Amino acid sequence: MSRFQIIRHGLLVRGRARHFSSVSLADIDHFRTVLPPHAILTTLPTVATAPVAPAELDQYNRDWMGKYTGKATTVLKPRTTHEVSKIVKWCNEREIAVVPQGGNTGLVGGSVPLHDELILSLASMNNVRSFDPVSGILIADAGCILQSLTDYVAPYNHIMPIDLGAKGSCHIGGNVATNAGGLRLLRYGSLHGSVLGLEVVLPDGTVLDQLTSLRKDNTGYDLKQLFIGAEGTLGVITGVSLLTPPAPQASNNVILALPHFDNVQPLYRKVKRALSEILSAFEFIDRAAYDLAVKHGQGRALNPEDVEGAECFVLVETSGGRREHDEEKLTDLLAELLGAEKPLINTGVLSQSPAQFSSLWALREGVTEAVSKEGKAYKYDISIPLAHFKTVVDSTRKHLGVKGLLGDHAVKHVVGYGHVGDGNLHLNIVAAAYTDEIQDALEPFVYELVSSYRGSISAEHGIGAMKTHALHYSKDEVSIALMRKIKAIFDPRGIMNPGKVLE
Ligand SMILES: O=C(O)CC[C@@H](O)C(=O)O
Ligand SMILES: [Zn+2]
Repeated sequence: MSRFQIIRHGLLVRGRARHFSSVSLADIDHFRTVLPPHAILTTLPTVATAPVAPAELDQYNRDWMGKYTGKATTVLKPRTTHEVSKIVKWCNEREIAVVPQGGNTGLVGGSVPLHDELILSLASMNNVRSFDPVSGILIADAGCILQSLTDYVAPYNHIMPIDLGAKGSCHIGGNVATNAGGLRLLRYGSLHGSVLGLEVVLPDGTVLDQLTSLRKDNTGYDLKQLFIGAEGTLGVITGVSLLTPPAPQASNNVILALPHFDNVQPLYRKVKRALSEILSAFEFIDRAAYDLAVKHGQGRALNPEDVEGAECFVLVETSGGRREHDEEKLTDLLAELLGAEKPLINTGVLSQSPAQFSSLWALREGVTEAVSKEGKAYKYDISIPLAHFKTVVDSTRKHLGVKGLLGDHAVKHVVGYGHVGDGNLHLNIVAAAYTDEIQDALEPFVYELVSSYRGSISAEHGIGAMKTHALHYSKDEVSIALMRKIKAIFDPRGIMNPGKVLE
């Protein structure tokens, strides 16, 4: 087996360590016995189905950021677990590599092929299988869009335990496969806790049916946990059972402008103490990220005089059971913050209506969108102690300056935002283009910095294709060796999403 490296889109990407079979006309003939013609998109010239133009596969081959592009000739869209099983079994026998794909909204190149792997889109598996309004347990196909599940449970007064900027397109199966974190983690915890059961098609086509809806099940190894965050490298998640929490009766939010980053920590302590059980989010946006969000029309900008001199912003959300009680707590907190002898904040803007509530959230949720409108983003999603958030952003900016890479034609902005409550910083370097020069300046610089704080190189976005070579910054040799053994047990032929998570 040879290991080689390839250059794609100006970025060095480690290539697969073995050769897989390409999808052939005979394979397409076989898939036609499993799927109806419209569920097979192929650029191969088949007799029975007119080939699609290569451009029609772009949305499947290219990731959301336009950073990773594969060369898949074929996309299959099964509607049932049985169909997934038949397809995967065939691919395993033929040694065709398979990339399971949900909404393709990932940020680490995990959901697109690196070469000509077959893309297995779960988009047509989008039915809710059951919902129990008493327990709040939802069982859904993996291809259900997060927003549609949110809408589905809303009339029952439930919410999804996860919320992301990409909710309008991401799939619940992809959320689980990548162990997506998002904006509600502070309150509802990670998917390792909310997911009660999974249905997974293993690489040999076997269906692992663990789609239970038990809160408690202490019967040995909890196998489903292995697939949560495996990024499709161990099998294809086809069904998800998860616990949805009751909808809060009242939600409020406030955006606070802070004169100094150093105030974030004491503010967080104060907010936690004052709001206690109703605090549901504490999100951070630095000044550069805020300015980009405003520039690209994300949410409602605060009054310019109110944000003068603000170094960063914090968005606080409360979710509780009684509106008057929650509002009283929040307004008391604001009065205390603004009335303090040495105020931690310059100003606070409290939402007064559902529209304002959404608009304040848009300032935070819209940063990713704003960054993508501004240029090409190098994204680092790191866990480090909150005290070092600013140092990491500042050191990266300084380092790029020393390398002579700051300026409109190279790196335009270095911004930081994220989930303070979870110790998760999103460091985005926004450039005019993806270039090897910028890439080389950033790596291993950022990973070494993170490692110096004993942080994680991926807090919530996963490893994908982007960070396989950097896994050792966050996992020791023993852990990586065990991960390889687990991969070999589930997927001895290595067909499942090769080149992702593990090199
Ligand atoms: O785009 C990013 O880097 C972060 C995306 C997402 O995790 C967020 O928290 O907004
Ligand atoms: Zn995030």
